[in-house]
Amino acid sequence: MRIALFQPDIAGNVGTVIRLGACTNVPVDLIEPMGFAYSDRALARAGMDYADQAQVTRHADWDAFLATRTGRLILFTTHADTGLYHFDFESQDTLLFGSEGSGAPDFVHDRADSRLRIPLAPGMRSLNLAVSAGIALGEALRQTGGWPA
Ligand SMILES: C[S@@+](CC[C@H](N)C(=O)[O-])C[C@H]1O[C@@H](n2cnc3c(N)ncnc32)[C@H](O)[C@@H]1O
Repeated sequence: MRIALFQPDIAGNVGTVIRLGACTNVPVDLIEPMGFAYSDRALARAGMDYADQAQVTRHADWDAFLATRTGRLILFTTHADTGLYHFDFESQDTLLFGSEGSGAPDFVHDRADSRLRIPLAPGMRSLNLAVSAGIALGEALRQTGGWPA
């Protein structure tokens, strides 16, 4: 299992996801450009000292990310028909998330092997990026037996 963030805008969200990856032993891919400098204090604050134990790979762009990939690419998007709880995850899957402001563009939707949505209460538009990553990863690890012992 891996987590990938497509062009994230907010350092605090990325730091939170890096901490999530460190705590669950799941590598994190960051697809640039990002909306902040990697040295941003908010990134360090949210990632805390967990960043040292995280497996983070920065990719210069979408094509550079694709060149390194193995396994299925599972995009989390509000523009999906299949719900998170109606999908069978595999341990080699990469869980991909769009940016805070604009989500994922059409070419990312088109390239994904599957597109999933996390069910929300009526009238609600979307979750915070890091919250959605936590919910999705929790279900994917539960299904695949990937949680740390
Ligand atoms: C704040 S949301 C982006 C909102 C953006 N305006 C849009 O319409 O996609 C940031 C990312 O979190 C993930 N996300 C948030 N809520 C989600 C949901 N209910 N289902 C699936 N993914 C979600 C998606 O990857 C999304 O690109």
